[in-house]
Amino acid sequence: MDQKEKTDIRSLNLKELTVFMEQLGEKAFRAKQIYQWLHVKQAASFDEMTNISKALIEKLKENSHLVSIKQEAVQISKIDGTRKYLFLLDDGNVIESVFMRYKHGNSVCISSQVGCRMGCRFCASTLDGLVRGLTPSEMLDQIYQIGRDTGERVSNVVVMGTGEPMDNFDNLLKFIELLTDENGLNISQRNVTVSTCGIVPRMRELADKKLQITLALSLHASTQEKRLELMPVANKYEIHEVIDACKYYFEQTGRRVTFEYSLVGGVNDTDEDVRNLCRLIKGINCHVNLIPVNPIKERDYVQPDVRVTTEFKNKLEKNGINATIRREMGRDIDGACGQLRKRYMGS
Ligand SMILES: C[S@@+](CC[C@H](N)C(=O)[O-])C[C@H]1O[C@@H](n2cnc3c(N)ncnc32)[C@H](O)[C@@H]1O
Ligand code: SF4
Repeated sequence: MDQKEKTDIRSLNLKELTVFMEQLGEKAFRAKQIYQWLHVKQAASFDEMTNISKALIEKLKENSHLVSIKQEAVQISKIDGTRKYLFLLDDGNVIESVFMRYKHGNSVCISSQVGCRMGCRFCASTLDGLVRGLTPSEMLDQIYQIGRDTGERVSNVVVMGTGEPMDNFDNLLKFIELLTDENGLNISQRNVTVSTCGIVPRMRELADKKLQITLALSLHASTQEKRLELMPVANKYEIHEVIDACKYYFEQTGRRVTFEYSLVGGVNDTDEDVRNLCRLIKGINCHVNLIPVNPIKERDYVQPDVRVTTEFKNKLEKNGINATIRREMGRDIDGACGQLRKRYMGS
Protein backbone atom coordinates (compact mmCIF):
# COMPACT_ATOMS: atom_id res chain seq x y z
CA MET A 1 0.00 0.00 0.00
CA ASP A 2 1.28 3.48 -0.87
CA GLN A 3 2.14 5.69 2.17
CA LYS A 4 -0.50 8.19 1.07
CA GLU A 5 -3.27 5.57 1.07
CA LYS A 6 -2.43 4.33 4.55
CA THR A 7 -4.24 5.59 7.64
CA ASP A 8 -2.45 8.50 9.31
CA ILE A 9 -2.57 6.82 12.71
CA ARG A 10 -1.40 9.80 14.80
CA SER A 11 -4.29 11.89 13.45
CA LEU A 12 -6.94 9.50 14.86
CA ASN A 13 -8.72 10.20 18.13
CA LEU A 14 -9.15 7.32 20.59
CA LYS A 15 -12.59 6.44 19.27
CA GLU A 16 -11.36 6.32 15.68
CA LEU A 17 -8.30 4.35 16.69
CA THR A 18 -10.53 1.83 18.47
CA VAL A 19 -12.59 1.34 15.29
CA PHE A 20 -9.37 1.02 13.29
CA MET A 21 -8.05 -1.68 15.64
CA GLU A 22 -11.32 -3.57 15.43
CA GLN A 23 -11.09 -3.46 11.63
CA LEU A 24 -7.67 -5.07 11.96
CA GLY A 25 -9.27 -7.79 14.06
CA GLU A 26 -7.73 -6.57 17.32
CA LYS A 27 -9.22 -6.05 20.78
CA ALA A 28 -10.35 -2.54 21.75
CA PHE A 29 -7.94 -2.29 24.70
CA ARG A 30 -5.02 -2.39 22.25
CA ALA A 31 -6.21 0.99 20.97
CA LYS A 32 -5.62 2.55 24.40
CA GLN A 33 -2.10 1.13 24.57
CA ILE A 34 -1.23 2.36 21.12
CA TYR A 35 -2.81 5.76 21.73
CA GLN A 36 -0.53 6.08 24.77
CA TRP A 37 2.51 5.28 22.66
CA LEU A 38 1.43 7.83 20.06
CA HIS A 39 0.44 10.73 22.32
CA VAL A 40 1.93 10.25 25.79
CA LYS A 41 5.22 8.51 25.08
CA GLN A 42 5.18 10.18 21.67
CA ALA A 43 6.84 7.32 19.83
CA ALA A 44 8.66 8.24 16.64
CA SER A 45 8.33 4.72 15.20
CA PHE A 46 6.24 1.58 15.69
CA ASP A 47 9.36 -0.32 16.77
CA GLU A 48 9.49 1.72 19.99
CA MET A 49 6.20 0.15 21.13
CA THR A 50 7.75 -2.50 23.35
CA ASN A 51 4.59 -3.94 24.91
CA ILE A 52 2.99 -4.57 21.49
CA SER A 53 3.54 -7.93 19.79
CA LYS A 54 5.76 -8.13 16.70
CA ALA A 55 2.81 -9.46 14.71
CA LEU A 56 0.63 -6.48 15.56
CA ILE A 57 3.45 -4.04 14.84
CA GLU A 58 3.80 -5.61 11.39
CA LYS A 59 0.04 -5.29 10.86
CA LEU A 60 0.19 -1.61 11.90
CA LYS A 61 3.08 -0.94 9.54
CA GLU A 62 1.18 -2.55 6.69
CA ASN A 63 -2.03 -0.64 7.25
CA SER A 64 -1.02 2.68 8.74
CA HIS A 65 1.52 5.40 8.51
CA LEU A 66 3.13 6.94 11.60
CA VAL A 67 3.94 10.58 10.90
CA SER A 68 7.22 11.57 12.48
CA ILE A 69 8.74 14.81 11.25
CA LYS A 70 12.54 15.13 11.13
CA GLN A 71 14.54 17.86 12.79
CA GLU A 72 16.58 19.41 9.97
CA ALA A 73 18.11 22.36 11.81
CA VAL A 74 17.80 24.27 15.07
CA GLN A 75 19.00 27.76 16.01
CA ILE A 76 19.38 28.51 19.71
CA SER A 77 19.36 32.03 21.12
CA LYS A 78 22.23 32.87 23.44
CA ILE A 79 20.11 35.61 24.99
CA ASP A 80 17.02 33.75 26.19
CA GLY A 81 17.25 30.12 25.05
CA THR A 82 14.59 30.52 22.35
CA ARG A 83 14.91 27.72 19.81
CA LYS A 84 13.89 27.98 16.19
CA TYR A 85 13.40 24.60 14.51
CA LEU A 86 13.26 23.60 10.89
CA PHE A 87 11.43 20.29 10.35
CA LEU A 88 11.39 18.10 7.27
CA LEU A 89 8.06 16.49 6.37
CA ASP A 90 7.63 13.11 4.70
CA ASP A 91 6.97 14.71 1.30
CA GLY A 92 10.15 16.84 1.39
CA ASN A 93 8.48 20.09 2.47
CA VAL A 94 9.96 22.02 5.39
CA ILE A 95 8.26 23.99 8.17
CA GLU A 96 9.32 26.16 11.10
CA SER A 97 8.40 26.00 14.79
CA VAL A 98 9.66 28.02 17.75
CA PHE A 99 10.22 27.07 21.41
CA MET A 100 10.14 29.93 23.94
CA ARG A 101 10.69 29.98 27.70
CA TYR A 102 8.47 32.32 29.71
CA LYS A 103 8.01 32.75 33.45
CA HIS A 104 4.61 31.07 33.19
CA GLY A 105 6.00 28.04 31.31
CA ASN A 106 7.31 26.88 27.97
CA SER A 107 5.51 27.82 24.82
CA VAL A 108 5.69 26.37 21.32
CA CYS A 109 4.65 28.29 18.23
CA ILE A 110 3.63 25.90 15.45
CA SER A 111 3.00 26.17 11.74
CA SER A 112 -0.40 25.15 10.40
CA GLN A 113 0.37 25.12 6.68
CA VAL A 114 3.30 24.87 4.30
CA GLY A 115 3.29 28.47 3.05
CA CYS A 116 0.17 30.63 3.03
CA ARG A 117 -2.12 32.04 0.37
CA MET A 118 -3.33 35.10 2.26
CA GLY A 119 -0.73 37.51 0.89
CA CYS A 120 -0.25 39.85 3.88
CA ARG A 121 2.25 42.45 2.72
CA PHE A 122 4.71 42.23 5.61
CA CYS A 123 4.81 38.45 5.97
CA ALA A 124 7.59 36.16 4.68
CA SER A 125 5.40 33.04 4.98
CA THR A 126 3.25 33.98 2.02
CA LEU A 127 5.91 35.03 -0.49
CA ASP A 128 5.77 31.70 -2.37
CA GLY A 129 2.06 31.08 -1.80
CA LEU A 130 0.42 28.01 -0.28
CA VAL A 131 1.79 24.52 -0.82
CA ARG A 132 -0.61 22.60 1.43
CA GLY A 133 -2.25 22.42 4.85
CA LEU A 134 -0.61 20.34 7.58
CA THR A 135 -2.29 17.21 8.91
CA PRO A 136 -3.28 17.08 12.62
CA SER A 137 -0.35 14.69 13.17
CA GLU A 138 2.13 17.09 11.55
CA MET A 139 0.90 19.92 13.78
CA LEU A 140 1.10 17.73 16.90
CA ASP A 141 4.48 16.28 16.09
CA GLN A 142 6.08 19.75 16.08
CA ILE A 143 5.24 19.90 19.79
CA TYR A 144 6.18 16.29 20.49
CA GLN A 145 9.56 16.61 18.77
CA ILE A 146 10.36 19.85 20.58
CA GLY A 147 9.35 18.28 23.92
CA ARG A 148 11.71 15.38 23.18
CA ASP A 149 14.56 17.59 22.03
CA THR A 150 14.44 19.96 24.99
CA GLY A 151 13.42 17.38 27.58
CA GLU A 152 11.09 20.05 28.97
CA ARG A 153 7.34 20.17 29.37
CA VAL A 154 5.44 22.32 26.91
CA SER A 155 2.53 24.04 28.62
CA ASN A 156 1.39 26.59 26.03
CA VAL A 157 0.80 26.24 22.32
CA VAL A 158 0.27 29.10 19.90
CA VAL A 159 -0.78 28.53 16.30
CA MET A 160 1.07 31.56 15.01
CA GLY A 161 3.75 30.12 12.75
CA THR A 162 3.50 29.84 8.99
CA GLY A 163 0.01 29.47 7.56
CA GLU A 164 -3.55 30.53 8.16
CA PRO A 165 -5.12 28.01 10.57
CA MET A 166 -8.69 28.88 9.52
CA ASP A 167 -7.71 27.92 5.97
CA ASN A 168 -7.01 24.41 7.29
CA PHE A 169 -9.99 24.35 9.61
CA ASP A 170 -10.94 20.67 9.98
CA ASN A 171 -7.34 19.66 10.61
CA LEU A 172 -6.98 22.51 13.11
CA LEU A 173 -10.02 21.32 15.08
CA LYS A 174 -8.75 17.74 15.13
CA PHE A 175 -5.32 18.95 16.23
CA ILE A 176 -6.85 20.88 19.14
CA GLU A 177 -8.94 17.88 20.13
CA LEU A 178 -5.87 15.62 20.25
CA LEU A 179 -3.62 18.20 21.91
CA THR A 180 -6.06 18.84 24.73
CA ASP A 181 -7.25 15.24 25.16
CA GLU A 182 -6.86 14.02 28.73
CA ASN A 183 -5.59 10.69 27.38
CA GLY A 184 -2.87 12.47 25.42
CA LEU A 185 -0.59 15.42 26.12
CA ASN A 186 -3.54 16.99 27.95
CA ILE A 187 -2.70 20.65 27.42
CA SER A 188 -5.39 22.89 28.86
CA GLN A 189 -7.58 24.57 26.22
CA ARG A 190 -6.91 27.84 28.03
CA ASN A 191 -3.24 27.48 27.14
CA VAL A 192 -3.89 27.26 23.41
CA THR A 193 -4.04 30.33 21.17
CA VAL A 194 -5.08 30.36 17.53
CA SER A 195 -4.22 33.39 15.44
CA THR A 196 -6.11 34.33 12.30
CA CYS A 197 -5.98 37.05 9.67
CA GLY A 198 -9.79 37.21 9.93
CA ILE A 199 -11.68 34.51 8.02
CA VAL A 200 -15.07 35.51 9.38
CA PRO A 201 -17.19 32.37 8.78
CA ARG A 202 -14.54 30.13 10.37
CA MET A 203 -14.16 32.49 13.35
CA ARG A 204 -17.89 32.22 13.97
CA GLU A 205 -17.84 28.45 13.51
CA LEU A 206 -15.01 28.21 16.03
CA ALA A 207 -16.99 30.38 18.46
CA ASP A 208 -19.94 27.98 18.15
CA LYS A 209 -17.69 25.12 19.30
CA LYS A 210 -17.44 26.98 22.61
CA LEU A 211 -13.88 25.86 23.25
CA GLN A 212 -11.86 27.66 25.92
CA ILE A 213 -8.97 28.50 23.58
CA THR A 214 -7.84 32.08 22.97
CA LEU A 215 -8.62 33.65 19.62
CA ALA A 216 -6.07 36.17 18.36
CA LEU A 217 -7.02 38.40 15.45
CA SER A 218 -4.28 39.88 13.30
CA LEU A 219 -5.82 43.32 12.99
CA HIS A 220 -2.84 45.52 12.05
CA ALA A 221 -4.95 48.51 11.02
CA SER A 222 -7.68 50.70 12.44
CA THR A 223 -9.65 51.38 9.28
CA GLN A 224 -10.81 49.28 6.34
CA GLU A 225 -8.73 51.42 3.95
CA LYS A 226 -5.48 50.88 5.81
CA ARG A 227 -6.16 47.22 6.43
CA LEU A 228 -6.66 46.74 2.69
CA GLU A 229 -3.19 48.17 2.07
CA LEU A 230 -1.61 45.53 4.30
CA MET A 231 -3.92 42.54 4.09
CA PRO A 232 -5.67 41.39 0.89
CA VAL A 233 -8.06 39.27 3.02
CA ALA A 234 -9.78 42.58 3.85
CA ASN A 235 -11.20 42.54 0.31
CA LYS A 236 -13.29 39.57 1.32
CA TYR A 237 -14.10 40.46 4.94
CA GLU A 238 -14.63 44.08 5.88
CA ILE A 239 -13.04 45.28 9.11
CA HIS A 240 -16.32 45.73 10.99
CA GLU A 241 -17.44 42.23 10.02
CA VAL A 242 -14.19 40.89 11.47
CA ILE A 243 -14.61 42.88 14.69
CA ASP A 244 -18.19 41.64 14.99
CA ALA A 245 -16.92 38.06 14.69
CA CYS A 246 -14.52 38.79 17.59
CA LYS A 247 -17.40 40.11 19.70
CA TYR A 248 -19.35 36.97 18.83
CA TYR A 249 -16.39 34.83 19.91
CA PHE A 250 -16.41 36.51 23.30
CA GLU A 251 -20.18 36.14 23.65
CA GLN A 252 -20.06 32.44 22.88
CA THR A 253 -16.96 31.48 24.86
CA GLY A 254 -16.44 34.19 27.49
CA ARG A 255 -12.81 34.31 26.35
CA ARG A 256 -11.10 37.68 25.98
CA VAL A 257 -9.91 38.21 22.41
CA THR A 258 -6.37 39.29 21.56
CA PHE A 259 -5.78 41.83 18.80
CA GLU A 260 -2.38 41.65 17.19
CA TYR A 261 -1.17 44.88 15.74
CA SER A 262 2.18 44.88 13.91
CA LEU A 263 3.43 48.44 14.06
CA VAL A 264 4.89 49.57 10.77
CA GLY A 265 6.78 52.86 10.82
CA GLY A 266 4.87 55.64 9.01
CA VAL A 267 2.12 53.23 7.90
CA ASN A 268 -0.11 52.42 10.90
CA ASP A 269 1.62 54.07 13.87
CA THR A 270 0.30 57.65 13.82
CA ASP A 271 -1.85 59.52 16.37
CA GLU A 272 -4.77 59.20 14.01
CA ASP A 273 -4.25 55.41 13.87
CA VAL A 274 -4.35 55.09 17.63
CA ARG A 275 -7.47 57.29 17.85
CA ASN A 276 -9.24 55.19 15.20
CA LEU A 277 -8.14 51.99 16.87
CA CYS A 278 -9.59 53.09 20.22
CA ARG A 279 -12.87 53.92 18.53
CA LEU A 280 -12.91 50.57 16.68
CA ILE A 281 -12.38 48.28 19.66
CA LYS A 282 -13.68 50.32 22.59
CA GLY A 283 -15.90 48.32 24.91
CA ILE A 284 -14.63 44.93 23.69
CA ASN A 285 -13.15 42.65 26.33
CA CYS A 286 -9.77 42.43 24.66
CA HIS A 287 -6.04 42.72 24.86
CA VAL A 288 -3.85 44.43 22.27
CA ASN A 289 -0.48 42.95 21.44
CA LEU A 290 1.74 45.49 19.73
CA ILE A 291 4.48 43.92 17.62
CA PRO A 292 7.10 46.17 16.03
CA VAL A 293 7.18 44.80 12.46
CA ASN A 294 10.02 42.42 11.74
CA PRO A 295 11.50 43.75 8.49
CA ILE A 296 11.80 41.29 5.59
CA LYS A 297 14.17 41.91 2.71
CA GLU A 298 11.43 41.63 0.08
CA ARG A 299 9.62 44.74 1.46
CA ASP A 300 10.74 48.10 2.75
CA TYR A 301 8.64 48.18 5.92
CA VAL A 302 10.48 49.45 9.01
CA GLN A 303 9.89 49.38 12.76
CA PRO A 304 8.75 52.62 14.39
CA ASP A 305 11.01 54.31 16.98
CA VAL A 306 10.80 52.75 20.42
CA ARG A 307 9.34 56.09 21.62
CA VAL A 308 6.52 55.92 19.06
CA THR A 309 5.72 52.33 20.04
CA THR A 310 5.62 53.21 23.75
CA GLU A 311 3.42 56.25 23.07
CA PHE A 312 1.04 54.10 21.03
CA LYS A 313 0.70 51.68 23.93
CA ASN A 314 0.25 54.49 26.50
CA LYS A 315 -2.52 56.07 24.46
CA LEU A 316 -4.39 52.77 24.24
CA GLU A 317 -4.09 52.36 28.00
CA LYS A 318 -5.32 55.89 28.65
CA ASN A 319 -8.43 54.88 26.76
CA GLY A 320 -8.91 51.88 29.01
CA ILE A 321 -7.58 49.34 26.52
CA ASN A 322 -5.18 46.67 27.80
CA ALA A 323 -2.01 46.63 25.74
CA THR A 324 1.46 45.12 25.77
CA ILE A 325 4.45 45.45 23.50
CA ARG A 326 5.49 41.96 22.56
CA ARG A 327 8.92 41.23 23.91
CA GLU A 328 11.15 40.04 21.12
CA MET A 329 12.25 36.49 21.85
CA GLY A 330 15.47 35.14 20.38
CA ARG A 331 16.50 38.49 18.97
CA ASP A 332 19.92 37.14 17.98
CA ILE A 333 18.49 34.26 15.90
CA ASP A 334 15.46 36.10 14.74
CA GLY A 335 14.36 36.45 11.22
CA ALA A 336 10.73 37.22 10.59
CA CYS A 337 8.47 34.19 10.71
CA GLY A 338 8.96 32.10 7.58
CA GLN A 339 12.43 33.39 6.81
CA LEU A 340 14.37 30.40 8.10
CA ARG A 341 12.36 28.18 5.78
CA LYS A 342 12.90 30.54 2.86
CA ARG A 343 16.63 30.62 3.45
CA TYR A 344 16.71 26.82 3.63
CA MET A 345 14.88 26.61 0.32
CA GLY A 346 17.55 28.79 -1.23
CA SER A 347 15.77 32.07 -1.90
C1 LIG B 1 2.56 34.35 10.69
S1 LIG B 1 0.95 34.71 11.27
C2 LIG B 1 0.21 33.10 11.41
C3 LIG B 1 -1.18 33.10 11.93
C4 LIG B 1 -2.25 33.69 11.03
N1 LIG B 1 -2.05 33.40 9.67
C5 LIG B 1 -2.36 35.19 11.25
O1 LIG B 1 -2.10 35.94 10.30
O2 LIG B 1 -2.72 35.59 12.34
C6 LIG B 1 1.20 35.15 12.99
C7 LIG B 1 1.38 36.62 13.27
O3 LIG B 1 2.63 37.06 12.78
C8 LIG B 1 2.45 38.34 12.24
N2 LIG B 1 3.54 38.66 11.31
C9 LIG B 1 3.78 38.13 10.11
N3 LIG B 1 4.87 38.69 9.56
C10 LIG B 1 5.32 39.61 10.44
C11 LIG B 1 6.42 40.51 10.44
N4 LIG B 1 7.27 40.61 9.41
N5 LIG B 1 6.58 41.30 11.52
C12 LIG B 1 5.73 41.22 12.58
N6 LIG B 1 4.68 40.39 12.63
C13 LIG B 1 4.47 39.59 11.56
C14 LIG B 1 1.11 38.20 11.59
O4 LIG B 1 0.52 39.39 11.24
C15 LIG B 1 0.33 37.48 12.64
O5 LIG B 1 -0.21 38.40 13.56
S1 SF4 C 1 0.28 36.97 8.39
FE1 SF4 C 1 -0.76 35.01 8.62
S2 SF4 C 1 -2.39 35.09 7.08
FE2 SF4 C 1 -1.01 36.73 6.60
S3 SF4 C 1 0.32 35.85 5.05
FE3 SF4 C 1 1.33 35.57 7.03
S4 SF4 C 1 0.72 33.58 7.74
FE4 SF4 C 1 -0.65 34.14 6.10
